[in-house]
Amino acid sequence: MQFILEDIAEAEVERRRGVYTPLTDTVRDLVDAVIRTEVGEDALAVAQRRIAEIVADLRSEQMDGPYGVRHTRENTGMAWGNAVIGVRNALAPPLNVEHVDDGVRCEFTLGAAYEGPPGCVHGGVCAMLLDHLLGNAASYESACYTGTITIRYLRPTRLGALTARAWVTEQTGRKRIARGTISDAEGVTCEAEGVFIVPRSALDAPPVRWSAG
Ligand SMILES: CCCCCCCCCCCCCCCC(=O)SCCNC(=O)CCNC(=O)[C@H](O)C(C)(C)COP(=O)(O)OP(=O)(O)OC[C@H]1O[C@@H](n2cnc3c(N)ncnc32)[C@H](O)[C@@H]1OP(=O)(O)O
Repeated sequence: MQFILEDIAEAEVERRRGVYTPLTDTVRDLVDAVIRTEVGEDALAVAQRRIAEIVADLRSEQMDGPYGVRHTRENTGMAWGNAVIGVRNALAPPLNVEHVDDGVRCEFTLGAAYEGPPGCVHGGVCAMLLDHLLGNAASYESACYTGTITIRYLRPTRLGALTARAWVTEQTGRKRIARGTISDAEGVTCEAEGVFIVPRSALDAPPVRWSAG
């Protein structure tokens, strides 16, 4: 399990981000369109064939495994396959994590692809987003791994515009305790507390800025 040095300039990171972001956004839109389409079965069959052709084009040149977790020499994080923030991952909402005085926060919108209970966000999705955000708040020196996380669902989280935040409450050695919440317009819907640990192997690693995907 290793982080990968992508030896490119910051301008090249931004150029590539500009190339992949619209592609990923369109695939995200495709996922939503497939869930909600009401076109006839003939149109569905045509769509399936056209999408399969695009998949074959993209598969004509592929990397061997997953994208991996990369960083530049300037320590800009490129977790572009990440399930929560990945620039190249249409399954990621994505969260654009912002660093604030007491931790991290983000505003995001969850649509039909994240449904669990009718009209509401799947509990596992809330847990995934909170896990990432608490981990991000705890990763102010080196990337932390989740040891234990507990989620308390206070009331259903409706699909739509949401805000989440996370902050560290305690640090002892390599261990950090972080807390966080997801809120809608009426207030907090679920809250989390977790233990995040800097693995021994990461102690000498330089700090990486992970907020940008
Ligand atoms: C990282 C990916 C980057 C991705 C790029 C995007 C980056 C964006 C920012 C980052 C955001 C990340 C957010 C998502 C993070 C994941 O999703 S990580 C994936 C899920 N987690 C895992 O796979 C972790 C698997 N477990 C492990 O690798 C190891 O067990 C751990 C957690 C590193 C701990 O191993 P260790 O360093 O050998 O721990 P050890 O020395 O035994 O114990 C150290 C301390 O931690 C405590 N501890 C150990 N294990 C646990 C536990 N499970 N629960 C509670 N406490 C524990 C011990 O009791 C001890 O406490 P003290 O005695 O010092 O008080």
